[in-house]
Amino acid sequence: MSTTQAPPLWRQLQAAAAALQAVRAGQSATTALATVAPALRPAAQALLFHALRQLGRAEALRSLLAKRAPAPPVDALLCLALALVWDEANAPYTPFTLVDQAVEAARRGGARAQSGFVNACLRRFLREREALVATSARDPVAQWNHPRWWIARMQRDWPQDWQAVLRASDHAAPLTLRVNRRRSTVAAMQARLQAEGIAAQPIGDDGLLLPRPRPVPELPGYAEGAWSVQDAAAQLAAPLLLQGLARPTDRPLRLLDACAAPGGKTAHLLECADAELTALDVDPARCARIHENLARLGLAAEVRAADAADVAAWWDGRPFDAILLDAPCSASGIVRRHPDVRWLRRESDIAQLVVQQDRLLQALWPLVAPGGRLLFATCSVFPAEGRERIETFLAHHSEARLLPSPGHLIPCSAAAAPAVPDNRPRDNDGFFYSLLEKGPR
Ligand SMILES: C[S@@+](CC[C@H](N)C(=O)[O-])C[C@H]1O[C@@H](n2cnc3c(N)ncnc32)[C@H](O)[C@@H]1O
Repeated sequence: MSTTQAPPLWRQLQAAAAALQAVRAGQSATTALATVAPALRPAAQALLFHALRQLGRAEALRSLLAKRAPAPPVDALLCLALALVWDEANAPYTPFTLVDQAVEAARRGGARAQSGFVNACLRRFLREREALVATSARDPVAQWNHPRWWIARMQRDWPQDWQAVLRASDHAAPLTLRVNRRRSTVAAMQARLQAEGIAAQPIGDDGLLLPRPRPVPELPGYAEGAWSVQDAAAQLAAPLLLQGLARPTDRPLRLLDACAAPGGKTAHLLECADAELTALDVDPARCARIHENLARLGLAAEVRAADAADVAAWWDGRPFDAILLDAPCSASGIVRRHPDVRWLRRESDIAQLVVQQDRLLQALWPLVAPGGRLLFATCSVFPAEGRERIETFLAHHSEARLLPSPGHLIPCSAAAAPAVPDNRPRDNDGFFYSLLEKGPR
């Protein structure tokens, strides 16, 4: 995690603890890390992500060591240190180094007056590690590192798989690239990586999985648009929507990506098909990211900032041959990459998101041409944001037909066949896909 030029560990710990405090106060990790000095940011992110994946355990240990929570900056530093040190087999530093540097971080920062307290707690933890870890394990939040409501929901929704899914969430995701078909091929890109000593395995139609993640700027071809970073499950969207879709002979194919930012799936659609594509997103700042990504990849779309469900505000009245609705959701399927999500979400958010998902489905379905398709997608592992939405929709739309679809892609599930080709360990994010076809007029 550290190199000879890296800032001292105590400074990295200070930055990560400040970011952890911000996440605990409701900020996203991305926003919290944006305030960290660029030189410190990669190291602070690595420490923060490790801590967020072990936060349930760390908080349980802290409450065993100190019944009353100390002030938020001290508590964040203490929890960060406990998250990093508690599991010796997977700790990024030796216990001595970690405790020494955490105390130094307290001494040199805002928690100066509390450095003795931090020292006492951490040294007691090292002395009584076994007993404290065993006691903390009685708390499911400590054992599974997810909020109680989330664990209960997973147990109810996935009685066979919940443990495997929660366990997988505590590991960093592999780095998966999507090769830009218009600029390269999977084989050529694999060879290019190989030439630089970087192992990569083909996955799905366009993917390359790097078992040992690398910083993206270190990989060849990014700036020239040879590839994008995209999980294997997310790479299923474009082929699902396009394969077998009837192509008009007298005009270009008309596609809508209704919730498009930052443009990962928009770009994949355009890499796979010559089409006139409208990319919408309600967030103008995120629309800028679509523009950047398309420019880098050498692709073009009409990008508009609009509420996709407010059809009157943006639609020109011409039906679409195919619509991708990658709806806003809990993001419960991508917690490996965004370990803050599980701690930021509230159970009540799900009900609100479901309302949004239904509203978007209802508004966009009339825009599908007869014989055309709509692919409904969410990066969620909760059936409320997947299967249940489509069941409700189909119950009210007799002209809609469900085409063969992956449904819920549950990471590390014990189901018989992997949904992503060449992905036996199911090392993919959690996703949901349902492909609907509209009957002819
Ligand atoms: C799951 S993300 C989309 C990811 C994107 N499809 C990709 O592959 O890069 C969902 C997006 O929906 C947008 N969104 C939420 N509500 C929307 C609405 N009513 N209309 C259009 N976009 C919306 C959010 O701003 C967010 O960027």
